[in-house]
This record gives sequence, C-alpha cells and structure tokens, in this order.
Amino acid sequence: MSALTLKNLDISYGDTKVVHGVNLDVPEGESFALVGESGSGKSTILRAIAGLAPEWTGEISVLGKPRTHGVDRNVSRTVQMVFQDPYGSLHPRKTIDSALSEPLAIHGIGNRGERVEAVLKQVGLDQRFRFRFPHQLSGGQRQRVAIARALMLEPKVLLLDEPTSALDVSVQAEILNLLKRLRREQNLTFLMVTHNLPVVSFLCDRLAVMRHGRIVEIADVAQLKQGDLKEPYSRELLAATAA
Ligand SMILES: Nc1ncnc2c1ncn2[C@@H]1O[C@H](COP(=O)(O)OP(=O)(O)OP(=O)(O)O)[C@@H](O)[C@H]1O
Repeated sequence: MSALTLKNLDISYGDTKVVHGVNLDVPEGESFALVGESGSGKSTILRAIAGLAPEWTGEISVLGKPRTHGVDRNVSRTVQMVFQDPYGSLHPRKTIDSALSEPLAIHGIGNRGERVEAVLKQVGLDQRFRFRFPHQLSGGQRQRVAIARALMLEPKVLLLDEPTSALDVSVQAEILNLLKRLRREQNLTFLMVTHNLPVVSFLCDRLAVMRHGRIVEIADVAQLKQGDLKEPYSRELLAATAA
C-alpha cells in the first residue's frame, strides 16, 4: 500500500504559489528524499502533509485515505514530523517526561509512564534523562528526544526536515544510524528533506529533485550513487555537492 500519495499538489503562502503540481507516491516502508536548492518548496511539502501549511489544493493521501484540510486526527496519529532544530521543537520549561507524555494526553492514551520509558529505550536514551529539561541535554540528545516525541503515537510515517543538519558532524552519524535502525525495527516510512546527498545515499531508497516548486526528476539511490541522474539540473546539483 502507498504510505503517502500526492496528486497535483499546489501549495501557496497568501497569493504566492510555491509548490506547483507535485505528484508523488511513497510506498509503505520506503525512505524517500526531497532534495534541491534552497526555497524550492521541499519543507513546504512536509508542512502541508503535516497540516502546517493550510493553503493547498490537489490531493494528499496517507495510507490510502485523502487528508482533509486543517486538523485531521487520522493524520496526526499516523504521520509525525521531526524538525531540524531540536531546541526550537522542545519547550524549554517542560521536562522530557512532560514533552513525551503530551501527545499521549492529547489523544487520551493511558500507561504514559511505561510508554515514555519504552520510547526512551528505543532512541537510546538512559532513563535518567526523563526528568531533565532540554537545556540539560546535548544537541544530539535533544534530537533523540524530538525523535522519541514523534514516535509516541506509534506513527507509520515520519516527515524528517533536515533532521541532522543543525548537529555537530560527530553526532550526525549517530542520529542517522538511529533513524536507520528505527525504520527497520518499526517498518516506518520516511519522507525526508535534506541538502546532503551522502545522507540520501545512506538512508534513502529514492529521491525527488526539486526546483522552483516543481519535481524535475525522480531517481533511485543506485542512480545517485552511480552519478546516473538524467536531468541537467540534477547533474548540476550532484556536481556541486561533489565539489
Ligand atoms: N511561512 C511562509 N510565508 C511565506 N513564504 C514562505 C513561508 N515559508 C516558506 N516560504 C517561501 O516558500 C518557498 C519555499 O520554501 P521552503 O522552505 O519550502 O523551501 P525549501 O526547499 O525547504 O528550502 P530550504 O532548503 O532553504 O529549507 C520559498 O520561496 C520561501 O521563501
């Protein structure tokens, strides 16, 4: 089954259309990357799927069900987003326990303590972090918490917006390994925005190259690794990364 399907998706901010006629099908369990120059609309696509960019037309389907505009409880249970900046995505005055329990409280789910413990284990964080505050954690630990928070509702799809680019290089690999393991263990589907083509090679199966709000090419990661991209713009992007 398709985890995510986008059909003729247009997205606007006010009068400005920034995503034009995007079509995409991501099967369950796949890890798919959106790459392309800054401002090409990659994050906006993730935001629309998550319900954070309200002005869109076309179709967004999650596990075969078309998404409604605004809050869609089906989508918020099954699709979660992880942002680039783990400082910004965690409330500074809430403990890790409280940040992780919140999605459960919102959805009326019990056994919160047990679930928080289990998720901390899944993301490789010691239980002693549970009652700490975000500022008492390193950047990598905070990103583990942000990933843990995204996992609390046992989603099927993670939308990953540059999940390692704000981290020290030494920590990036740890988070990428964690994401790879979680995907395997939980059969997650990833839709990931990144500027980093080696990250695509490491974590993804396919990629779409975007420019000016449009997809210019969809390719397998094997093609990326062999430098076998078809469109001149994709080849430019590849050459710029290799330089
Ligand atoms: N909240 C907003 N209000 C108005 N315009 C916005 C808003 N967010 C993004 N844009 C514009 O929408 C376009 C697409 O932005 P988006 O962030 O999706 O691009 P991107 O490909 O993810 O870029 P980057 O790689 O820099 O994150 C850009 O022209 C941007 O300036």
